[in-house]
Amino acid sequence: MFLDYDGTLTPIVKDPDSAVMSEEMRDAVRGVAEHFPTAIVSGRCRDKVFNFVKLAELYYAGSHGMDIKGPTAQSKHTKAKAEAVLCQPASAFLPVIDEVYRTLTARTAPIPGATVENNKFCLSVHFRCVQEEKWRALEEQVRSVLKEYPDLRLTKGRKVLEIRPSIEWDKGNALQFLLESLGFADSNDNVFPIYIGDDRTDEDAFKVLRSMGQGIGILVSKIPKETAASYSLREPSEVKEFLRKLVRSKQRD
Ligand SMILES: O=P(O)(O)OC[C@H]1O[C@H](O[C@H]2O[C@H](CO)[C@@H](O)[C@H](O)[C@H]2O)[C@H](O)[C@@H](O)[C@@H]1O
Repeated sequence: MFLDYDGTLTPIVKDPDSAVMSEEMRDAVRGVAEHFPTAIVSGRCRDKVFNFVKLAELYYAGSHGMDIKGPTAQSKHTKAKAEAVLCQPASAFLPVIDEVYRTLTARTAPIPGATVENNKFCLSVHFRCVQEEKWRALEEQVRSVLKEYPDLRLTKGRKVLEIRPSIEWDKGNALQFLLESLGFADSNDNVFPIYIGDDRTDEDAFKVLRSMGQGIGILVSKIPKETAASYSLREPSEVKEFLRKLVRSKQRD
């Protein structure tokens, strides 16, 4: 089971630091992880998303999948305690990401409501609290900074500009990496990966599942959208219900 965090396990809120996961959702994720290997795949840095989820038996892929770590507590899905970092394909970018974080923080400071979040291997420039008339000016500021950094690219999420290394690595690669690390890449008959996410960056993972012809992507959205996912749920509360139902069906097996 692969789960995105913001907009999937928690409702979208104005302040990124307040996107706390409910105890009921934590129970639902814990329940799923008892039956299936489970990973959180987030744009946030890994430590931050772990501090929200607080379940040591899960895999965590932070920074849009560029920082992957195995469970710190033994679960029945891991043979040994796997505390080591498994994959950090963008580690060479750490100094440049820090430098751009400082520059963007200074350059966006005059725009009320704009904030820059350091997600270790990538950055998020938030404009949810910026007046709509200023969105363009903010994006121009960000693009003018990035002109000096051709090795970084800009993508867009939910009222957020995401800056990340121009390497060929996204949530889809993270999904493939985890399936391979868990020894599930070649077991077509018994493995059914499910990826649940709400944002454009999750589309990379939905596409991977489609190209594998295995498993399903589930888009979390209240409105119909063009997507590579096969199914949809409207909001995090429906995700929670889906996870609970999955556990109940497994218990009946
Ligand atoms: O991959 P995700 O786990 O979905 O992370 C994507 C971004 O999510 C967060 O921003 C979004 O949620 C915030 C809290 O609800 C909201 O204020 C913001 O407008 C959304 O874009 C997170 O803060 C970003 O760093 C993540 O990249």
